[in-house]
Parts: sequence; C-alpha cells; structure tokens
Amino acid sequence: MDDEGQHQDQVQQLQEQMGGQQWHQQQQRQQCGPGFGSLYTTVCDRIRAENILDTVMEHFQQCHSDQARISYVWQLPEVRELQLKSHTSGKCSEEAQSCEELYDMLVNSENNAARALEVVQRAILKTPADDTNVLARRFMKRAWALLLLEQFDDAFTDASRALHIAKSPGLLWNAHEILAHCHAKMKSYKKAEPHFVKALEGLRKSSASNEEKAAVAGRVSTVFRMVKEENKPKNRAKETNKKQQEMKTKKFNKKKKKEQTKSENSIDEDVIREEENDEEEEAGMEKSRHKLPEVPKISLGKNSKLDCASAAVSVVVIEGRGRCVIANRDIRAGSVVMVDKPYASVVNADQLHQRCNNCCRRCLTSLPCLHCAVVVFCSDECRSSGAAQHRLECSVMTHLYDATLGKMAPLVFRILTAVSWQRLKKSKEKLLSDPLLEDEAPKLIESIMEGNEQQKWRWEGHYSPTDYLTTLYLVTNASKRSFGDHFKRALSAVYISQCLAAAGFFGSNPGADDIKFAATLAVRHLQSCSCNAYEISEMQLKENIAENKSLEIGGAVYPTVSLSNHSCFPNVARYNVGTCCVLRATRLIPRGAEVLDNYGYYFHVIPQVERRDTLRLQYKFECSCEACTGSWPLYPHRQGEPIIFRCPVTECNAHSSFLDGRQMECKSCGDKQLYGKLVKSISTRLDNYSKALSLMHDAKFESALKVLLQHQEFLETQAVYPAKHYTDVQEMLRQCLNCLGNTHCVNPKVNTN
Ligand SMILES: C[S@@+](CC[C@H](N)C(=O)[O-])C[C@H]1O[C@@H](n2cnc3c(N)ncnc32)[C@H](O)[C@@H]1O
Repeated sequence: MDDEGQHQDQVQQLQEQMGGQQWHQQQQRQQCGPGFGSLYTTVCDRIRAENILDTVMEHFQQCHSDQARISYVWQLPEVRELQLKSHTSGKCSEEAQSCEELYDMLVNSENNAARALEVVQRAILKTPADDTNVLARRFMKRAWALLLLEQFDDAFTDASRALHIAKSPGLLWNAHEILAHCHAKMKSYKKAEPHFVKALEGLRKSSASNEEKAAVAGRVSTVFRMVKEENKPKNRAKETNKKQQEMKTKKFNKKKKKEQTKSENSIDEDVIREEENDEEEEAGMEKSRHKLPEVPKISLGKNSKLDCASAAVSVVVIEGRGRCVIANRDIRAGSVVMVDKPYASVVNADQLHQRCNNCCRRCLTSLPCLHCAVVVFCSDECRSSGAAQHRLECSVMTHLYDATLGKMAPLVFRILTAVSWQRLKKSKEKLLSDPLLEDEAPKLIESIMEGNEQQKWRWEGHYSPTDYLTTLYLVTNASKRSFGDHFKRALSAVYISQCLAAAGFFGSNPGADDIKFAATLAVRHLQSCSCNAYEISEMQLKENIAENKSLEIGGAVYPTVSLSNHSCFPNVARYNVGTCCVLRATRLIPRGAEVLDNYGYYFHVIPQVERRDTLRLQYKFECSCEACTGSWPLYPHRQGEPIIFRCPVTECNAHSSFLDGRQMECKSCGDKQLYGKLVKSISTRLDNYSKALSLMHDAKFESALKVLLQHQEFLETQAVYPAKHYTDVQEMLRQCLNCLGNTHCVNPKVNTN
C-alpha cells in the first residue's frame, strides 16, 4: 500500500473509532434516564392505546392555572416513574488521544489545516483538565493549525498559553517557533529573534529524529535569516523611523477624520495603542483578540422607571395589545431607544463548541469547561465568571440539549437557576397564591410600576432586567393556548424540574412539592419564552454586502425589549452587542406613537397571509399594522417605481413619481418653483444613497449610518411609502445597524459556522 493509501486507511480507522464513541454515548443516555422524546411518546401512545384522549382532554382543560396543569401531569404513571440522573459528558483521554493522532496525520498537509483544527479542538475538549502538560501540547498543536490558516493573533494566544501552563515549557520548542513566526508576520522582528533562538535550542535538545531536526531547521532558517537582517542596526533605525512616521500619519488622519464617529475613532485609537504598547502583547495571552464592538449609549437620557430604556419612552397598557412602549416625545431615526441586558442567555446547541458560554463570543482558541466536554469559554475570566451559571447544567447537558425537548429548555433552566433555590423557596407560598400569575401580564404593570407593596418581593419601584419578577411576569398568552400546547409544555416543565433535581438545584433529597413548584414556574417560562425570547445574532460579513447574513448564535430573555410590540413595518431595528440587545429607531417615531419592533416577519419579504398565520400561531395576536391593514405589496412594491413623493405645495400634496428628474412641474397643481427645487434635491439625495452603499462596502458602518440617517430624514418628509426606495433605505439602515453589533468576517479557510 502506498503512503497516501495507508494514510487514508488510518484516518478511516480513527473516524470509525469516533463512530464507536457515539454508540458509547447512546449507552450513557440509557444509563442517565429517558430523553424527553421517549417520555412524551410513551404518554401519548398509552393515551391512544387506552382510548382515553377525550377524558384526558376534558379533565386537563378544566385546569385553569399552571399549578393545576402541573398537578394533572404529575399523577401520570410515566411522570411518577420518571427519574433523571446527572451525567457529565466528560473528558476522555483515549478519545482525545485518537483525535491528536488524527491531527498529526492531517496537519502535514496545508490543505487539511482546517480539518486538523477541528480535530485538535475536539482533542482539547476531551482532555482532562488536570492533564496540564498534555493540554499544553495540544494548545501548541492548535496554534500550529491556526498559523497555517494565517490566524496569527489566535496562534499567538495559544502558543503563549501553552508555554504558560506547561510544567516543562522547554519541551515546547515548537511553541517558540510559532511565536517567532507570528512576530515575524506582525513585523515585530526584534521579538521574533529570541523565539527563533529558543526554538532551535529546544529542537537541538529534543528527542526528535535527525531527519525531523533537519526539516525544522530548514523551515526556520529562511525566515530567521530575514529576521536577523531586519534587526541589523541600520535596518532597525529605518524600521523605527517608518513606524514613527506611520504613527504620526495615523494620528494626523485621526484628527482629520472629525466626521467619523466615536466608535470608528476608537478602532484607530486601538491600533495606535497596540503599537505603542507592544510589550503588553506578550502579557495579554489570556485576553481575547476578538474585541466586542462598543455598546451604544441610550439616547435622550435614561428612563427613571425602566433601567434599560430611554427617557423618551413610557409604558402604557392598551386593550388588545397589552403593554406597549410609547414615545413621549419625537424620537429621531438613529436614536438608541433601549440597551437591554439579558436576564438569562444561552448559546445555541450547534454553537456550543465554538462560542464562549459566558459572553457568546466566537473563539478559535477556546478553553473548555473544567468538567464537561460540551462547553467552552473564550478566556480564563469568562471561565471563572461563567462557572456559576454553568455549574448546575454541566451535569445535565445531555437532557437539556436533547432536541426533542425544544430549544427553550436550556434557557428556562438558566432563568430558574439564576434565582437561588433559597430565594424561590422563601417566596413559594406567595408566588403560588399570586392571582396575578394566572392572568396576563398587562394588568400587572400598573401595580408593579407603582411599586405596589404586594409585589415588593424584589421590586424597587423600577423595571430592571436583573429582577426575576420582570421575567416572571412576561406575557404568556396562556388563555389562548390549545390543549396540545399546554399538555406538551406541562410535560416539558416536569422534565426540566427533574433536570434541576438531578443537578442538585434543590439540595439533597428534594421533596416532590419543591420539584412540582419549580415545574409550575418552568411551565410559565416555557409559555412566555415562546413569545418573548429573542435570538442573539451575529452578522456574517462577506466581500459582497448583498451576501451578508445574520446567524442565530444563541437565545436570551430581555425583559425591557420584551415590552415592545410587533409591526410588519417596524420603526426600530434590534441587534446584539455580545449578549446585550440594542433597539434603535430606523425612522421618526412621533410623540404618542408606539415603538414597534419586528419579530422576523417583514411586510416586503413575507406574504401577508403567511405573516398573519405565523404571528397568530406563535404570538397569539391578529396583526393590525399599517402593512397588514393596507395590504401592502411585496418587494418591489410597484414595478419601475423608483420614488413616490408628495408635491411640496401644502395645499396640493399630490403623489408624483420621480423617474429621471426631467419633469419639473407638478402635474396636479402646476407648481414649478417648489416642485422643481424638490426634484433637483432628490437627484442629489440619491447620490447620498450610493455614497452610503459604497461606505458599507468599505465596512465604514458608522459613516454609512450617518449618511443613511440624513437621507432617511429627507425621505420622511417627502416620500410616500410603501415605495421601493424607502424600503431599500430602511433595509440598508437595518443592515448597517446590525453591522455595528456582533460581526464576523467570514474566512473561507476556516470553517467556523
Ligand atoms: C414581546 S411581547 C410584547 C409586549 C406585550 N404586549 C406585553 O404586554 O408584555 C409579545 C406579545 O405581545 C402581544 N403583541 C405583540 N405585538 C402585538 C400587536 N401588534 N398587536 C397585538 N398584540 C401584540 C402578543 O401577545 C405577543 O405574544
């Protein structure tokens, strides 16, 4: 067999071994109790087999509270028998070893670097946390794959980390080589040199074969020679002068760029600071290289009652709409209406291996949880601060992330574990007898906003996302749910409360009543999350902005943002910075008008019938927005219609089409002066639109936003919607705002999606 054939054979063998491990996982699933899917199917099958569906429905539908619904399912034989065991999907030295072997085979070919990275990521996840030397070696190997993929910052982080944690760093001569290459790539030649020296020294002392030593020496020598050349005094002086000159130019440009906003400036400042503090780079190995964008400040002052909203909004209750956020003064496009923190947030199942479990940040140089092989963190700091919320779920991840239980389950688990059991237990009687919990939330807001004594469990007269009550009292639409919906949610809630028990939330030997109480709260959260939870997203930036896409990376509960109702023609855009949620106006919200979000159903993209059906099914309301009542057409709204605008003569206001700017007289009132002036200005304004587009292409989002907002203000007074150009601007504004939040430049070399 030739080398290639043998290699393929070994790769296949290792992959089969991994398949075997999946079977092993299935065995573990059997040991730790049934998945939710099997519980649900067993209950349904029995009801069908015993032909008792009508009786069950009749009894269950007489339950008019969550407590009653939980009590009903609690007495089902399958539920009484249900016992879940904790089980940490733990580390496994053998699997980690197989992965490392596979990595060693793959990494020799540059074409396989991305696959090698995936495999070594798995090896790191599976390595027991106390195996420090092995872990260090694997960090170093990951650094090598990252170097091959030209992810120099990340390679630097991992190689430094490897040297830092290794008990015998001398063995890691390869880590020095990686650092040397990274420094050389970053043109820090002075720093590259000692690392090359250490790498060669280490290599000489190592047990590597002579053949390997010769190969590495060959690999290193070309770059090393270049580095030494650059470090010669005359070249260094040139380099220093060049750097100083570059810095001067940068500072000068920075001053000149007055029109650029703070956030773009801060990127420049970062660049300068980075160059000034070169030394910090070495020390910063635990700092993530992927900085989050700045969280914007709330506009028009802070609200005195709603911690996370602007003073320009108030909350009122409107029959048929529940709580509504209303502008108490004109809010201009671009204003930041809310910056909400999540009460609880989770990373989506398919993102667990590549997102920090604490801050949701994407990380190629992740640190795994110390106990399980499921979640990762971006840094030591996040691993320590995220430990509290992950501690309990760590041993029941298999149950919680079971697809049949639904993606709200991990979020509900976190909502409950964010409140300590002691605190919940203390309030148990009060909460169970709270008549307001049986009703829809709108009635609550008045009593709560007034700081009613009855509600003062942790309420301090203002609405805060850190207060459990704000999440507990989110609207559930319980009275509009079907039998099937309630029945499945009640069973899911019992399953989640059993997960809590297995994880030790209630302490040892919890009473059935305590577990039932937690299930009662869980079922409420399952209902409210279905119409109040939001996705956490990240914008995937491609070279062509038309291909940019928003990727859902997690989910969260934002109690303040949750107060805003839906419109298919919204006046705000929502985006994420880390796990924070920002709500910004995309057009003027006049005083007295409602702040209207969009739940993912825009009038110009989804046909009206489909929008209304989905909103009715999931959010339990009949949409009566402008677009629905006016039956606005899908995009493009009218063929060949660039802009429809109003004649500026107040008495006329007739609608006209702007096609090529040649018609300079109103067909309706005959005015030439005002009409002609407006037509000319439209031509200029259209240039602004193209300017914004090209700024977006250059990733200058803050500048693009400024231009777009000016254009939007013009359209607001003159354009008639729905009109293609108006929708284009709204869409572009939305995309631009999204690009100011979590973004990721898609690198085709690294498979990170
Ligand atoms: C995120 S909450 C919005 C705030 C909610 N009105 C409240 O009282 O807390 C979503 C729920 O609000 C209601 N809702 C949202 N948009 C609505 C609309 N356009 N018309 C009527 N009800 C709406 C529905 O009950 C929906 O499930």
